[in-house]
Amino acid sequence: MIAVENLSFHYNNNITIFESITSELAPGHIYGLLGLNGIGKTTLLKLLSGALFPKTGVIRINGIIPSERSTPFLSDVYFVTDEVDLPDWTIADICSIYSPLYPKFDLVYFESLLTSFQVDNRENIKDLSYGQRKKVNIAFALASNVSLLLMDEPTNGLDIPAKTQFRKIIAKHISDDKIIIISTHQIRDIHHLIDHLLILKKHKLVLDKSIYELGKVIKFVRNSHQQALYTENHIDGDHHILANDDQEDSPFDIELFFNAIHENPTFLNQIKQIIPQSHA
Ligand SMILES: Nc1ncnc2c1ncn2[C@@H]1O[C@H](COP(=O)(O)OP(=O)(O)OP(=O)(O)O)[C@@H](O)[C@H]1O
Repeated sequence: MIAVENLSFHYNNNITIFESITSELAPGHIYGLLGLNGIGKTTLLKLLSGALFPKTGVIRINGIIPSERSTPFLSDVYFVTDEVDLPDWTIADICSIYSPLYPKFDLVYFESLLTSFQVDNRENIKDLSYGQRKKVNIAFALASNVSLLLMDEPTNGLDIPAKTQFRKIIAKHISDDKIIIISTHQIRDIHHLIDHLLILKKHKLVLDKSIYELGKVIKFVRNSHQQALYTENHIDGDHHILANDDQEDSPFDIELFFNAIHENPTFLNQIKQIIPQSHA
């Protein structure tokens, strides 16, 4: 369980990044962390990983404060950053040196993930492309079997088959004892994986809701004449978000939903009214 209470943060230049963010994240879920460029997604992942310290407020992960950087915490969290900064060793050497830091590391799983990504563990990191290094880092992160997996733009640089593999692997990887948080702009790469949305806007967590809860109150339809909460014109017709008065199932369009929050200033308030108990 992650508990974030009244988290505020700024870098040394004193420009506010977060203002009093509060949330609870439960195991067994894949969280999609979304927001415009520069809003603070990487910063939030760094705060959760213990690499940055809150200015005010507190973060607790399974009762432990990340910024104290205790061994039990650091051995149970892995942050896949967008830049892959691995030493120029063979993959096998990296694995033998770093895997002891993670008590639940599974070597057989690591090797099977490398095989799925078509990377040979005899390769030296310096001979790999950005995308191949990213695959090594993702495979290592998953094989570490940590309770908290933080991923910043994980599909950046992956080729098309690797993106498909990534989706399959993450869907199998999530379990009741793990939390996965994925920050991305490439929402179409992972939208079927995400079951809970965290959306940052103007220093706040403006939306913190499961896709299931949202799907109960809104639906996504094409070319409707009903009153829409939000509409976009596309080459294949109008894409609408409507109130889901008849409890109809529709595939949740995260991209349209995200655009609605940014383009329509009243959209979030309307959602709040439909979900009265919402933190949205
Ligand atoms: N070390 C730093 N010192 C000062 N400001 C920083 C530092 N790192 C990031 N920032 C600023 O903090 C803000 C949030 O940055 P962050 O990288 O967390 O955003 P992001 O949402 O991940 O962006 P993007 O989607 O572009 O990757 C930005 O305005 C950025 O310029």
